[in-house]
Amino acid sequence: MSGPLVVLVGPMGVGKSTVGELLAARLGTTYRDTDADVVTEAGKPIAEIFYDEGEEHFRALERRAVTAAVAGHAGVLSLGGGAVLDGATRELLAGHPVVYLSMDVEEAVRRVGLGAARPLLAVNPRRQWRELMDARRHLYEEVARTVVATDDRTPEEVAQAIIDALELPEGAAAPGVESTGMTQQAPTRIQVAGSAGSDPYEVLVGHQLLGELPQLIGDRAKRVAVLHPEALAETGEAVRQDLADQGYEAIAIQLPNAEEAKTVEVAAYCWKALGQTGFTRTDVIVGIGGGATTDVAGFVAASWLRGVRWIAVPTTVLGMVDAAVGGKTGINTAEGKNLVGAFHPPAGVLCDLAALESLPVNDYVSGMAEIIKAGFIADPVILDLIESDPEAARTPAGPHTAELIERSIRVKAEVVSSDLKESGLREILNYGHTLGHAIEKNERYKWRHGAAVSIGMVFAAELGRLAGRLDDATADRHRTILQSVGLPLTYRGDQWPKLLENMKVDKKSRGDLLRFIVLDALGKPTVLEGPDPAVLLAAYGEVSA
Ligand SMILES: NC(=O)c1ccc[n+]([C@@H]2O[C@H](COP(=O)([O-])OP(=O)(O)OC[C@H]3O[C@@H](n4cnc5c(N)ncnc54)[C@H](O)[C@@H]3O)[C@@H](O)[C@H]2O)c1
Ligand SMILES: O=C(O)C(=O)C[C@@H](O)[C@H](O)[C@H](O)COP(=O)(O)O
Repeated sequence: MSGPLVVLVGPMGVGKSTVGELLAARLGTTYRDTDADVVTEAGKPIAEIFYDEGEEHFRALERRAVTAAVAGHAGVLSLGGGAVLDGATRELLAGHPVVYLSMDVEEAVRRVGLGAARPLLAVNPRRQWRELMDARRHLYEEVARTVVATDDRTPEEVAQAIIDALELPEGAAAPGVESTGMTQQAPTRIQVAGSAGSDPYEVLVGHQLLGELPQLIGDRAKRVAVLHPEALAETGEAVRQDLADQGYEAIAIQLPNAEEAKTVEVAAYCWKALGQTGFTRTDVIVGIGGGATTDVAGFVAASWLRGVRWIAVPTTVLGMVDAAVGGKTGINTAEGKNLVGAFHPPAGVLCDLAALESLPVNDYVSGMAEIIKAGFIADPVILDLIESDPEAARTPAGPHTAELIERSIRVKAEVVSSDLKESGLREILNYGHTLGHAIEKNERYKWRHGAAVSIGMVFAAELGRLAGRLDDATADRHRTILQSVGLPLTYRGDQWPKLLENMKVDKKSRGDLLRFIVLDALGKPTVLEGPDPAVLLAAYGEVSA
């Protein structure tokens, strides 16, 4: 029977592309991947096909790609992890030399890491892996002529095992085809300059970034503490295990989810764990989670031994575009938001976009508030991109997700690069936060940060308008765009006295002087000092429910 020399099937992350390319080079032939064929035909990434047209449509495209490839490709072929779910696709493989590349769950968790393009594995990888394999193992076995285990084997060893199992003839390596290691797109690297005596660092945005951790941790560290929220317990443990496997004395410290982590009690719990582990100044903290987690991780790093290195691995939109970048770390007190903290920049920030796939939609949307903030204060293209399809902007599968995140990070990176300690320019990042933080305190930190900031931005826009600075169209645009992604615009009218009181401890206040960031125009933020109380009240009237 003519057709491919070898067809590789197996679960995501097993290394089909790496092994497939290597094998093709060893056999002197070419490599083809039906996932890539589907993406080319559809003109968009697989995640988007799933989102826009659904799995059934994707499987139909995949079936067509497999039909064409088994008929027209004579080299090494690999299929997507779920291809065998389709009965007709399985039938197409009959009679062909199909190899099932298998791996056990521990290997899968190690390789999959945070779940690069494997969103479901991000939160509870072991359980979800077992469930996935229970549903698929017998299908891989059904189509396969042979099974090759990949556990504890290098890609070269796996390729050799396939050659041996199928008794394949080795040929001259095809020109230009060589082993490339895991196929992956290079991440975007955004530089944050050192300022106020701090070191420069990079924010990486992309997929499969956890491999960068050891390099960032460096050779001098003996111990690493991985701080993660309860929601990412399995991920935290997988990362800890991975670092332990690489020779670090690695501990995981689980924090409560969300704002409950930002307390002095939680910080004290972390200090105790570090003390008991003998954490020294050359050891490193890794914060994996949303903004609440990285705020605490950074604060613990800033305060332990008066400062140890830390790395941020944000797993929420808000964490990526804002909290993990810029070195503001801290915790809340009963008196106000982020009242205790330090400026302590990370040694690096790894934004693995796959982590966003498991984020609940309300947390995703909360992060949109900070993206929209970046749009209003500095980069209006952000607003245009969201307005082009607000519904899509609410999900990680949206067409502009990576661009929105990267643009927002660039805004923040540029500001903090020149003013780490908020002695001037950095205050613009606080747009919408004066009232926003007051609302969060009023709600005893049970509200999502982005929801409070959304109302705070509408308030700031009204303040700008009433102060005669901002034009009507830009002020109105705040409501339209925030509402379009599902963020709130109003708060309880009877709470003004309490909110006013809360705002007095805002970090921008000077003595009795309240200070707000307002806009003179789109992309032109400025400080409004000591506005007339009647103007403040009138602006609040515009956001009162
Ligand atoms: N330091 C700064 O410059 C800065 C900037 C902006 C905001 N912040 C702070 O960030 C915090 C808000 O951050 P946030 O919006 O990321 O919220 P968060 O950290 O509270 O996370 C939201 C929820 O999602 C869970 N979670 C995180 N990643 C997940 C994932 N990938 N999948 C599933 N669940 C996941 C968390 O455990 C939590 O329950 C606030 O405390 C705010 O003050 C700090
Ligand atoms: O990085 C900054 O500076 C900001 O103001 C970003 C804000 O989005 C963020 O919420 C920050 O934590 C607020 O800082 P605070 O000093 O007002 O607590």
